[in-house]
Amino acid sequence: MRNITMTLPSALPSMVWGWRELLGLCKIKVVVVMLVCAAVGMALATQGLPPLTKVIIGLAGIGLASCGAAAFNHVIDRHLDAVMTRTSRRPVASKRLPVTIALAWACLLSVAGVTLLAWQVNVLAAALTFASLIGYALIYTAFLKRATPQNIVIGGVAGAAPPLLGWVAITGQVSPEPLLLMLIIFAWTPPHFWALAIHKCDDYARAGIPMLPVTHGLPFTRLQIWLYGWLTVLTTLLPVMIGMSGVLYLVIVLGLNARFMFWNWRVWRGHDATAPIGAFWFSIRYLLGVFGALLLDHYAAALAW
Ligand code: HEM
Ligand SMILES: CC(C)=CCC/C(C)=C/CC/C(C)=C/COP(=O)(O)OP(=O)(O)O
Repeated sequence: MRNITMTLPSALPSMVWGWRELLGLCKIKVVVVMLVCAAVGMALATQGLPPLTKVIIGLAGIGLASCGAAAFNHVIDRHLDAVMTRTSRRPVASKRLPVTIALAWACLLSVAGVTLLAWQVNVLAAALTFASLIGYALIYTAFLKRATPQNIVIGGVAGAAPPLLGWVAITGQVSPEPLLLMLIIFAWTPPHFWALAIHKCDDYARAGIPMLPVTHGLPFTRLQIWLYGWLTVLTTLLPVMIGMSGVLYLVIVLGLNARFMFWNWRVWRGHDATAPIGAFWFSIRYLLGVFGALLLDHYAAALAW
């Protein structure tokens, strides 16, 4: 007993430190935004409020699996991450955390997430979440990222899945509406990522990763951001066109789209070296804004009834 009271306080800092390293593998901020998109998918799947237990367990399952996918990415990319300034301080890349522990953590999170969904939500939601996990952790990270500048376009399918996963968690089936929400994130991914890739182009070149600005140059990448930006704007209008969202959503997204395209235009013009990183950070607020507007419009319409 005396031993425990003496050793526990001294062991506490290293236990907290260990948890911080494990949480550092989870890309928590990215996963939180993904969960917001999944929650909007859940809300839009029903007229009223979706069942709270399904929402909580569904988000827990999708969140755990996404964190697991992110942890696999840290393990598989550790050598590339070590070369890039943005990522060199990551737990596995900097060798603060052993690969075996990170791998065990990635497996634990992934199995827990997918099992929870299969057991408490439904098998289709679990299967689609598992497919997204494989899509990001294996297909994107291990193959596409090293193979082609279209890596993030193809890999973007996995990142875009959360609204579909949320919808399926509630309804148990795939429908056109969540596929359309997925399309918004799919079109948004290139402007989101290539803006950062321009800002960190030297990093990617040093690591030998064939990101678009490295393989095709900055002017071509800036043009692609501008074009995919317009594609994103078009996809955000689709919910109104099919009658899923109304005027409130339209007004909000028109404002968001104007600002989004202003940033993309600044990137496309190429006169301002700070435009790409500004556009990257705005892209995140933009996506949250679009999904927030979908939610607001959905419940405003329900209240009006
Ligand atoms: C294949 C698709 C995607 C690629 C290649 C990509 C790439 C990136 C990269 C490289 C970063 C910087 C991360 C860092 O410095 O730690 C980042 C940040 C971020 N991404 Fe993405 N992303 C993708 C999809 C998504 C999706 C689908 C979402 C949300 C729905 C998202 C939300 C975010 C957020 C919130 C951040 C900021 C994280 C922070 O503040 O640390 N991304 N993304
Ligand atoms: C189940 C499910 C929905 C899975 C998706 C999981 C997930 C966390 C996707 C994140 C997308 C992302 C941040 C990609 C960047 O990877 P990168 O390797 O290009 O970026 P990095 O250099 O910052 O690691």
